[in-house]
Amino acid sequence: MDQIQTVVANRWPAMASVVAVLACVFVATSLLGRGGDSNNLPLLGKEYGHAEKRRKAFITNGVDFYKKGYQLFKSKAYRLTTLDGERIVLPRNLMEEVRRLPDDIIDINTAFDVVNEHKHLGMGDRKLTEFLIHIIRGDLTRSLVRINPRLSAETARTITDTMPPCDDWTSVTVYPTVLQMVAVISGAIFIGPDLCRAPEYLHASMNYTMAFINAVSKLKQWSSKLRWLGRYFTPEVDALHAERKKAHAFLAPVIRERREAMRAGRELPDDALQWMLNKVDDFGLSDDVVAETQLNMSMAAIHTTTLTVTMILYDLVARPDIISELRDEIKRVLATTDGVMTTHALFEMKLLDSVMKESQRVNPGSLIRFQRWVAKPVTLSDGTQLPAGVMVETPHALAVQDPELYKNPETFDAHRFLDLRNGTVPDPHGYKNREQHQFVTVTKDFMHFGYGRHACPGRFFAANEIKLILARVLLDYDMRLPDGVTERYANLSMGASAFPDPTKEVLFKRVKGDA
Ligand code: HEM
Repeated sequence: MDQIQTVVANRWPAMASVVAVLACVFVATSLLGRGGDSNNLPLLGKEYGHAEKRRKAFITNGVDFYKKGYQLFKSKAYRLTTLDGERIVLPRNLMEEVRRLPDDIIDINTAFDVVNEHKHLGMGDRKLTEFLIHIIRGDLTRSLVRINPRLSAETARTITDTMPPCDDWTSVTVYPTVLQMVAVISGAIFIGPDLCRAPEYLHASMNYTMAFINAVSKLKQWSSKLRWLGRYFTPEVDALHAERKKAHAFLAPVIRERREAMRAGRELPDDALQWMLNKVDDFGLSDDVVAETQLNMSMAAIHTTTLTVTMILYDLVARPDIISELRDEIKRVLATTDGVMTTHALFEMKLLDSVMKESQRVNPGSLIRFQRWVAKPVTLSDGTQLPAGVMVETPHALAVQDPELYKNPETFDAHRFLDLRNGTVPDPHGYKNREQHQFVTVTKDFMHFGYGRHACPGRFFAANEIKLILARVLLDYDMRLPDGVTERYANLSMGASAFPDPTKEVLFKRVKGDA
């Protein structure tokens, strides 16, 4: 445990990246001792002895456990003693059936509550989550065609403002630069084009997630039975509440002003804050919840998108041939839309879409996906019994690197998903609709955005924003690795997660008069 804490302390900036994803995917980390009776399933790591010994073995060899489990039980569920107690690892062939189970059996919200220590942090309003998901699905995603020209202009402006002039080759630390860009561009739609640049907004948007995860991870160092007390001795919890208070103090007058504008019948902005205010009464929620919903939306969106863009840029800069091919595609597509990055234009950038998906395939982030709490016992069609009170999960990263599903999985193949989409190569998945190989599509063979009814609702917005950023950067900048660096920057790994090194630099030079 000490070792882990040291690694966490030393790698804090990198950890911050990971925890952002963890926050989004609701990774359960404190379920020790809460498992039900799942003894009918094979137990991996039996040879290590009793549960505590297996748990310790998992701390040092977690990834190997999953790899062995994948080899031994490719089409059968098995048990694994993780850092946080027993889990049931589900095979790909059961996922279609499990994803159809109702929420009162396979439950994401309870997992979320436990994972994020809501009880001890005084957070976790389910109605708020429901409200947020409604706004994302019902307003944000549906508005993409309408808001895209605005988003595209914001992207161009923000990239120019955030990057140094780059008249000559200039070194840029990628992660923090992309983080700033993503916070501003997303903010333009979340809260409007003026406030998205306000230092208070940007601070909350970029730092609240870290404060949140920092508090949760510190709290989890206490035994689960003592966390109610540990909360009072954990300064990170107070720091989180202070950040939250600051963010609310910034948002409260903004919300009041919007309310006044609504009462006065003035023209209202077309952004997520306004969509929330238009509907919050229907959900029986208060304006204070709107501020909290804004914070939660940033928490789900900003670091996850930043990690994805950073991974893709690291993949691209090490492969200059793909950069020039992508540029050609972007220019060819934009020639048909008078240079405007419409939704249709983004859809037509199919090589870019393929590169984005291939980057997710080779950099799956977390090894596991679809973490759910079994709320009621259920028996699956193959006889697998899932008892109430256990966590289930599936080893997504191993599936996307399985040669039976993805040929030559160790190779970064920029055309992989384009070829699958176009039907120019055989499809080992046998999809009737080859459009399922798009970046935004979730399938049992590709769960980067999760799976089932709780798969990431923000992925359409994220895909749109990632394409806008990459297309603009590729058109406006040449990029290369610093002298002496010949290979892609290695990802950092922590347990079953891998993330881009947030300290790495790439050289950029502005393309002159050719965009
Ligand atoms: C590349 C960026 C992103 C990645 C990789 C990502 C990934 C994920 C994953 C893995 C899940 C869990 C799904 C499951 O377990 O089935 C999730 C859920 C969620 N994501 Fe994202 N996400 C991203 C961007 C966004 C954005 C931009 C938003 C908001 C605008 C968002 C909002 C949410 C919400 C609200 C949930 C919870 C859904 C539910 O409980 O039903 N995400 N995301």
